[in-house]
Amino acid sequence: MTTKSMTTTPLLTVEHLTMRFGGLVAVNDVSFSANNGEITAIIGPNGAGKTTLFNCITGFYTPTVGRLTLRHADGKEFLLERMPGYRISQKASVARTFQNIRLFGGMSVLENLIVAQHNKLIRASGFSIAGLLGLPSYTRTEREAVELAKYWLDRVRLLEFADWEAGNLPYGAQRRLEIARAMCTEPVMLCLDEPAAGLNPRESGELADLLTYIRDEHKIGVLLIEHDMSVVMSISDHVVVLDYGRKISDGDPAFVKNDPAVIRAYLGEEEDEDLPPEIKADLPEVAKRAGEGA
Ligand SMILES: Nc1ncnc2c1ncn2[C@@H]1O[C@H](COP(=O)(O)OP(=O)(O)OP(=O)(O)O)[C@@H](O)[C@H]1O
Repeated sequence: MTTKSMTTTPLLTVEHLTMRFGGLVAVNDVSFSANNGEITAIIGPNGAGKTTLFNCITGFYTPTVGRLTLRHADGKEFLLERMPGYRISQKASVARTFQNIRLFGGMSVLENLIVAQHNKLIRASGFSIAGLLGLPSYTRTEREAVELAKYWLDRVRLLEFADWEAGNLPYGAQRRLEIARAMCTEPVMLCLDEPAAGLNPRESGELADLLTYIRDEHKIGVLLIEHDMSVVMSISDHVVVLDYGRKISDGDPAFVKNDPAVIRAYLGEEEDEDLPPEIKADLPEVAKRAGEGA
């Protein structure tokens, strides 16, 4: 665990989380914490339980066992394992993106970002048609919603595409739009499931810049599942490693890269030739030695 992590109150505390699907234990007694103003990466080989963990945090699954506590800066606490998904996004202010992009493809780029702000707009309307038609609070909130959408479109370099159908954007742009849409909900924690998947190296670099901007300028917690080790190791403050559902390592990038348990998990017993090049490139000398000795 990093020194920084130990000195701040965690935004998210995961305690003894277990998720079973029948006889399969996808997440097995996992505990860790994630801080505000930090990027926490969850890494691990395919099938390690990363997405299942995300699905528990964001209310898609109710964990079999365990406690998930989210603490807002004002001290308000939310026990996420007891909340349905829509309340986790609405009340606990947790936003997420998905491995497979889930935009409203037939809506414009701008509309995608306005729809994301539906909750505050409907509140400002006083939940009435009359409100939608004329309440000053609604008009003001609507104007602010457009301003926020424009701010994030600018951040992700999509302002000039505001009127495009979202489904017609190139793949990398759709990934950026998903992050912009999540940020328009003004989350305290942003959960990103493989945001670099399918991006070229230039786009991955830009994604890394965007995530560090979100962390540094907006001071929220970012939880990141990612296979692209160049992204993970360059921007994460804290890395949690899963393998076969269990946590096998937890610390800052330098610690995790050198942890023999991580090296073994990625190399396997006899599979050093199959190690993904991006991991091979990033693991230190000790990893290569371990591979040679396997
Ligand atoms: N809804 C489900 N029902 C049954 N088994 C599931 C379900 N979801 C996930 N699993 C299983 O749980 C294990 C962990 O899967 P999960 O998708 O969480 O891994 P992952 O680390 O995200 O993998 P990847 O990196 O390939 O996305 C796998 O064995 C998977 O087949």
